Amino acid sequence: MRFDVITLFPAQFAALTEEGVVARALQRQLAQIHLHTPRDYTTDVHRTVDDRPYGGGPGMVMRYTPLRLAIEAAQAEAAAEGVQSRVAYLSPQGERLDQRQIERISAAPGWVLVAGRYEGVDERLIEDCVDEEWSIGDYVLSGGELAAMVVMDAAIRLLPGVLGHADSARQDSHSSGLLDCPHYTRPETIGDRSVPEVLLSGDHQAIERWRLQQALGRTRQRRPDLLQGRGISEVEQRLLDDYLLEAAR
Ligand SMILES: NC(=O)c1ccc(NCc2ccccc2N2CCOCC2)nc1
Repeated sequence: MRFDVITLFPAQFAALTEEGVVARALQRQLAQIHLHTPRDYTTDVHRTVDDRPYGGGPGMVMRYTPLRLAIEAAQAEAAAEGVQSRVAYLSPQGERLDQRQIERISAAPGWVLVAGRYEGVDERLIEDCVDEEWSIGDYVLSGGELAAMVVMDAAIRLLPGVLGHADSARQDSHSSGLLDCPHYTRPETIGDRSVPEVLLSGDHQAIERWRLQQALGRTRQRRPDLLQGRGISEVEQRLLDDYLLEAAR
């Protein structure tokens, strides 16, 4: 899969491209990230990418033409590799993303991500060039770059071969529609707390059962809304009832 990012701050993306799971995926060519700055698509001597807002008010707005030219150049590069990339704009006004949306994004061949700065972009750019508008959450960032990196990290890690362990459908948080279970590692005892016995038992069926029970219980207690959307089987309901009885003790 291929990401092309339109950004005024390409150096920020070192956070993804220099180290970690995504950097290794890029090195292994399991994904690609290409960066394009609108500044390269200006024609004036000052390389102007922003201007004052019509109607007055604080701040600046990103100009239409450099963004459009950068988007079209990115799409042409992707098309030259046979990838038809749709355009997404990261903004507080966008559709809220969740793991389902990330799975859909990850399944596409490529995306052009537009990272806004200043007060945002000229609305006509959104009308003419943007296919989807996404938000990573109901809060305001100083630029779209971090939001773009969040989306790329979440999507790239789902690609086959990226995450080490074999079971790519690993029950990590939100992929099973549940919150994650607790995790433990050495030392076995820290102060007066030891690791739950079942995890030391070697009984893999009991361990798997315990982990599901913990995931169900924690989801019920912290994010009951997730259980609404997911539904729950009879076996799971029994596990959950036991968990809640224990928690109430
Ligand atoms: N929730 C998100 O996904 C998210 C995404 C981007 C973002 N900021 C970049 C931005 C992009 C578009 C429009 C305005 C802005 N902003 C520019 C700076 O001023 C505030 C408005 N913030 C939060």
